Amino acid sequence: MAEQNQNPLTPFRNQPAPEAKNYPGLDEWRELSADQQPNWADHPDFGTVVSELESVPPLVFAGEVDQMRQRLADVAEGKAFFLTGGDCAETFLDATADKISARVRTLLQMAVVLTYGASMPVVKMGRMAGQFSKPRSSDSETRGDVTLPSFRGEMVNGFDFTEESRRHDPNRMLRGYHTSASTLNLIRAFTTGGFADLRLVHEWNKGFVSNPANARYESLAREIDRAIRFMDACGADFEAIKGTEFYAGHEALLLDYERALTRIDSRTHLPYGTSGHFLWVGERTRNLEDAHVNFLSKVHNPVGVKLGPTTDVDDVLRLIDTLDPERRPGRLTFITRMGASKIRESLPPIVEGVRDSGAKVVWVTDPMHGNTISVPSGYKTRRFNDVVDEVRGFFEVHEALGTVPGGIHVEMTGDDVAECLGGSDAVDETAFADHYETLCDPRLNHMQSLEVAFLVAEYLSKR
Ligand SMILES: O=C[C@H](O)[C@H](O)COP(=O)(O)O
Ligand SMILES: C=C(OP(=O)(O)O)C(=O)O
Repeated sequence: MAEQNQNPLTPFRNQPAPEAKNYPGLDEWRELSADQQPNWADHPDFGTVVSELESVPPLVFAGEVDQMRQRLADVAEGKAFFLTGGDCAETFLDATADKISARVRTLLQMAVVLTYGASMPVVKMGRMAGQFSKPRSSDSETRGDVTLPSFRGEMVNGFDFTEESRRHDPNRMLRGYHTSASTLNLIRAFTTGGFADLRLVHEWNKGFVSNPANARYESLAREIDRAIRFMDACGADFEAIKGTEFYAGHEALLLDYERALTRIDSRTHLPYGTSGHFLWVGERTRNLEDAHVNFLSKVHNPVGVKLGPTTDVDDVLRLIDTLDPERRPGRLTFITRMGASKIRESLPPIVEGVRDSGAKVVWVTDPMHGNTISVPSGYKTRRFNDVVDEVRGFFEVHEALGTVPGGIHVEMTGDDVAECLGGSDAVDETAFADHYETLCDPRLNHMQSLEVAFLVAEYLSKR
């Protein structure tokens, strides 16, 4: 007699999973309008690239994705906090051990500050291993009398201002996949192979240029050290602090890439996006009737939607019905990016509407994207004080409404760049000439990232 499978999580264990290629509904988006997509469908290599991506191993596994959704369910209940950080636009050349390690160490430091301040677990996610495509305000860029297609992230075209570099090339998706694979490999090694052991809390601070924020971190690390030595003397088991869970997420902008990396889970026979654990749709592509929302409605990952200052509360309620019709805990995150000057007016009606509908979502603040300015020298930047003010506004609004401020999402790097103005080391415009490295939007540097973490920790500790 055939073995009966009694485990409700693996009802199809003895049956082959259907192919993602013909899975019902997964290709509906192709009939819908899709903004911000590359023009590469006629490229001679397009078909072979897509076939190759359809057959490569998944970058993440459905079981990990489910685990992350459970962690986010705790965030929605106020039992954990969600920290996301990473580059605005990752680059192939910067996927080096040193750069990845600096970013992961900075995120681990921020997480320690938050965990200590809030006395609650922190769900950690890198905007990493897939953040290679960018929506742009304009399709083209003009320099002098030359106009070329805008840079759209290295998975689409190159940053150099030449016709050849700016051409959309589907082969870049393969490089994006392999760079994501090696980045994830290193992240997994760092976070489970001993490097993230909480007993190394001082080590993560080493190698960064000394600054007021890492001095403050050092004194917190000493307190943690003392607590660990005390627990050690009491005979505690340190298994749980030897490594940490760390997830990867990115904007699911390039539908050709996301669709090709969709796989059917052998346990449940349900589709999962396997390019990252968490996928989000951006402010420019979150139209309910369009392709991106349709695609995300079909995969079983935890998903996010960015919400800007012009967001309509009815649209938000319809997004909930479309993306989370079963109201699965941890499935849906709203990442609000209102701008410091608008958050106190624009956010309350949205949060109130969702609260009153009875839906439970994760609320995250992105204090970066509503606060971008250009300075006369031409650089795009953000004022650190605006970033901080948006974070404050986010906590104030949730406190007033009795809802849960669940997380923070920042563009940051572990490097000592000068891209955002201010902070206690007072970055000013004169530093941009030598230390401005981002290919798209400005990021918090190591010190500014830690300062934001200390600020959030103060709010969390008051809750
Ligand atoms: O990161 C977000 C967007 O891609 C970015 O803000 C767009 O910038 P742009 O207005 O210069 O196109
Ligand atoms: C484009 C982004 O954000 P938004 O959709 O909020 O503009 C981003 O986070 O890279």
